[in-house]
Amino acid sequence: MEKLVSNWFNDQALPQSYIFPPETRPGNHTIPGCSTIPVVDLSKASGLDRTGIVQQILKASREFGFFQRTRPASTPRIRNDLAGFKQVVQTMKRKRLGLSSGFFGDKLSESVLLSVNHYPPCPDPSLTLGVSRHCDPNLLTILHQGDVSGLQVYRDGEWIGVEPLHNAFVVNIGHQLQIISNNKLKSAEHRAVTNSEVARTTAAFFIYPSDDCIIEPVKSLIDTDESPAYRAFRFKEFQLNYVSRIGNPEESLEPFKLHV
Ligand SMILES: O=C(O)CCC(=O)C(=O)O
Ligand SMILES: [Fe+2]
Repeated sequence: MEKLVSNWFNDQALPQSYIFPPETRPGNHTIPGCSTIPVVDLSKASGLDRTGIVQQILKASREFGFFQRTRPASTPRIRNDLAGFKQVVQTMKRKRLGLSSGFFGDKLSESVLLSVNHYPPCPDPSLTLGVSRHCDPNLLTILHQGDVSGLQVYRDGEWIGVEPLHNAFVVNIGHQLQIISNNKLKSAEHRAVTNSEVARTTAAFFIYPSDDCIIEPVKSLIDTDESPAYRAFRFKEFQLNYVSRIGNPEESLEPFKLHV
């Protein structure tokens, strides 16, 4: 696939239809890979270290909405990695989030979508984006970046690069986990930039609720001095609203917010 898709441009100029409006173009400034995105080593997700790992994941999910998780194996395998991640989620449920067992099972994580993105080398990366800014609408996304950088997260008013790490998956919190956690975990805006040198291929594993799943802040995650920040809704309603508002996270959340 890489050969087929990557050779189309042959030094031609970027087609007009790919050029973004000036205010959304990434521009010429280089954004280096940033080492502040937390990295969690899932090989420690068993035994005594597990509580420490859970704390790291929760801290990263609160502060960044993103983290990277590594395994020592030479080839990353989503299935093995998911098993390790499931263990961590189980522990998060029991020890930290106070959620009942089976909470993430069934309807909340019923659908899984694997999307492979291929970004050919681009004649002028300053004028366009591989994926424009957005928050993921689902529960949780697990992304394999390969070894070519391109993913950027918006934090404190600036874009920071998520360094591709060998043998690591990037995990990011989707809108639904932000809502369920009553804003305790954060869904971070991100985008993918292109480069003029090499093609980039990523694989995103999106975990989605079923269309009829009822989403609302979980009581055990609402502090005693807090009110629920969102009303209950069916996931399908969120999806319908999201497609017309991609690129504006606040507008995607607005119809579901409770203003007290
Ligand atoms: O390919 C990437 O680096 C990011 C893709 C992404 O954010 C998405 O598909 O939602
Ligand atoms: Fe995304």
